[in-house]
Order: sequence, then structure tokens, then C-alpha cells
Amino acid sequence: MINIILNGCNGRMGQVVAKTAASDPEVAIVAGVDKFPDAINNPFPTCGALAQCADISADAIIDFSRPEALPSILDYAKEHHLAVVIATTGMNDENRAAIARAADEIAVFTSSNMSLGVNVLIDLARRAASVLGNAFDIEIIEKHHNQKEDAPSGTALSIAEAINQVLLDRKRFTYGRYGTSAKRSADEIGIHAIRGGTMAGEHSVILAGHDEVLELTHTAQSRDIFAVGALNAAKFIVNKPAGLYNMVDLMLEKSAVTNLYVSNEEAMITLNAIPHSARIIADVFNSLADKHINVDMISQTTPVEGLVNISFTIPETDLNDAINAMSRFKKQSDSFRIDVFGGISKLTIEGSGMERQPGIAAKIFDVLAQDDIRIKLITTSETKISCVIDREQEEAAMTLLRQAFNL
Ligand SMILES: NC(=O)C1=CN([C@@H]2O[C@H](COP(=O)(O)OP(=O)(O)OC[C@H]3O[C@@H](n4cnc5c(N)ncnc54)[C@H](O)[C@@H]3O)[C@@H](O)[C@H]2O)C=CC1
Ligand SMILES: O=C(O)C1=N[C@H](C(=O)O)C[C@H](O)C1
Repeated sequence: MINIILNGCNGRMGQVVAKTAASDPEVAIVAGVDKFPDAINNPFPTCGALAQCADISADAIIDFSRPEALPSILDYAKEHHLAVVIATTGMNDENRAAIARAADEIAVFTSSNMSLGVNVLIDLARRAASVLGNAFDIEIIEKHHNQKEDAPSGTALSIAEAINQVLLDRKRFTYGRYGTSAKRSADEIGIHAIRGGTMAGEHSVILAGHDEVLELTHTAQSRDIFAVGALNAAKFIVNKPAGLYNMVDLMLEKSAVTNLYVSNEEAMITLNAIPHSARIIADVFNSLADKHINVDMISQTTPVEGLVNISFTIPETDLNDAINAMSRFKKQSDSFRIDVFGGISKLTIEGSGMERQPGIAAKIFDVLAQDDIRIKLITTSETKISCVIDREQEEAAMTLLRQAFNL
């Protein structure tokens, strides 16, 4: 159970976070803080200042209030060693510097938008801008309810900053164009704020080129998405070491392992003690290609006394042809030997966040060691780890990995 102090608890977002937390068994709001503590009768103690929460035991603070609250939040969190989730927008440079300093001592999570969708929009905008951004004009339009005080939204600024990170030359931000008599110049990103009614939040990125326009839009259909995101952020940073975290870190942790699959129609061949020669190694794979044999995993040991071992997998149906093709290399060294492994399975563990998260390989091998699953071959890419094991151990390995990674 994660115990949370909710700063700004009587505001629009504070109330949605409190309601969402009430139906989440993993979290509890143990106290609320608000500039107007008596405005709402909450089911948790509500104080007018964080200092009044001193005898309440908590793990984290979630803040949806105003930038003025920031210094007291950071001081309190540092003093009581609490993790902090800052969702409040409208921060200035001084606020951002204070957050960075606090992150030397405690775990701080910041995001101008706690929804998953907007963070994917930011990623898409960055990708679109990296291809089109130097030739197309970029404009950002955000729409919010008529009670919002900061403009432009924190999200619009985050999108613009993210786009600038992938452009050859940073563009300056132009806020609205009222009263401008000059033409638009290529070195600007236009940012426009619309306010009205009860809109929870909409962000559009427009990339306008010659005779073509690409528009990416995210619409928040309620505030629930921000509340769920903020509670997930609190679960993510509690017990993390001091540092600054954001939605990308959270999404990568969740996507570290997303897929597990098995192929059991392959066989493995190991060529032992083959000369460490680029020509001979090329010839090995040319011989297989000549017979139209598709090679999947390939692994080579480091050279010892001029010899290497090469392992590869091929379709089991091509095994005899492959063995015949490899026999011509017998004369290449006295100790040359071909080992053939039928009855194998190839497990692949996949996740786009794997490359940014240490410990995934360790966890996989720990899990497989629980049932003494012996690995014959391992290959990896940034987003995949593949292991060859005995087919008779396939079921046990898949069960262990599914349990360990909740797949
Ligand atoms: N990161 C995200 O995903 C989201 C961020 N926000 C941001 O959260 C903030 C709050 O938004 P709303 O709930 O719509 O505003 P709101 O005005 O409805 O609520 C703010 C609450 O904070 C209280 N407050 C003001 N100053 C305070 C202080 N110094 N100490 C303690 N409480 C204080 C107010 O009394 C009010 O109850 C805004 O900056 C908004 O942009 C809003 C939605 C999503
Ligand atoms: O004030 C709001 O409501 C919102 N504020 C955030 C922002 O400024 O980007 C996030 C969301 O759009 C809702």
C-alpha cells in the first residue's frame, strides 16, 4: 500500500485523484493539503499547509495545485524523505532549478501531462518533426476549460521543447500572432491557447508544408486519465533512488518486457574449431545460402589460438542439407567438429523499453535458473533476447517467464 499526501486536494484534479485513489487497493490518500482546506469535506484529514501533516506517515506527495506551493512541497519531501509527483504546470526557470536540486536528494517525477496518449503524441510529434521539421511550418494549438489560469498549457510547451530537441536549429516560440504585421518566419513554432467551457484538454500539432498538412491531435475526454497517470507515477517512484523521473521512464519500465514467444521448428548446428578467417566464415553462410537454407540466430565465440566456434539455427527440415553443406569445412582444422542439436525451442523475450532498463537479462536468467533450464545459445538485439533451450524444457520455461513478467 502506498500512502499519499495530496496537495491541492480540493481542486478539480485533486478531487478526481481522491476519487480514483479510493477505488485503487494499492494506494491510500492519508492526508490532503489545500489553500482552502475547509472548502470540501474530504474522507481524509485535510490541512491548510503541509507542515500540519508532520505526524502523518506517508510515502509520496502528489501535487496538482499552483507553482507557489512548490518550495514547501520540496522542503517537506526532503525533510521526510518522501517521493514527489509534480503535475502542476506554469513553472518558471527558478521552479525547474529547485526541482532539479531536490532530485539530488529525493525521487521527483514531473510531467506536464500524466496521460499516456499525450506522451505518445509527443513521441510522434518528435518523429514527424525530425523528418519534416526543417522544411515544414510547425504550429501547436491547445484547448482547455475556461477556469485554467496558465497559458499556454504545460503540455503545449513540452511538445514544443520535444520538437526542438530533434531539429537542426532550435526554433523560437511565438505565442499567438495578434498585432503582428510581419509574415511568419521559418524559425518559429507558433503556440496558441484556446479557453472555453469545460474542455478537459486538447493538443494538436500541425506540420504544414507545400500543398500538404500533417496534423496530430490528442483529446482528453475526462480528467480521469491524468489522475490514473499521477497515481501510476507515485507507484513508479516510491522506493526509486533520488533523481528526476518522467513519463518516458514510466512507459519504458512498463514496456521493458511486453512479448514472449516460442518457435520449435528449428535445429541448431555448432561448428567447433573453425579457423578465425573472414573468408571461411563467409563461405559457411554462402554454402547455406546456396542451398536456400534460411539462417536465424548466429553466434560466434571469441578466437582462441586462431579458432572459433560458430552456432546458428536453421529450420529443422533443412538439417540434413545443412550438415552436408558443412562437411566440406572438415579439412579446415584438425580439431573441427560439427555438433547438431535437434529437439530444441527458441524462446524470444521482447520489449521496446528493454534497451533503457538494466537488469532484464539478469531477471530472465534468474527465472530460468529456478527450474535449471539450460540455455544452449543466446542472441540479443536492443529490444529482444532469444535463447535456445531443450524442447522438453519449453513449457516450464514459458510458465516461469510468463509469471515473472506478468505476460
Ligand atoms: N500534469 C497533468 O497531467 C495535469 C496538470 N494539471 C495542472 O494541475 C494544476 C491544478 O489544476 P486544477 O486542479 O484544474 O486546478 P484547480 O484550481 O481546480 O485546483 C488547484 C487547487 O490547489 C489549491 N491551491 C492553490 N495554491 C495552493 C498552495 N499554495 N498550496 C496548496 N493548495 C493550493 C487551490 O485552492 C485548489 O483547490 C494546474 O497547474 C494544471 O495545469 C491539470 C491537469 C492535468
Ligand atoms: O489545467 C488543466 O486542466 C490541464 N493542464 C495541463 C497542462 O497545462 O498541460 C495538462 C492537461 O492538458 C490539463
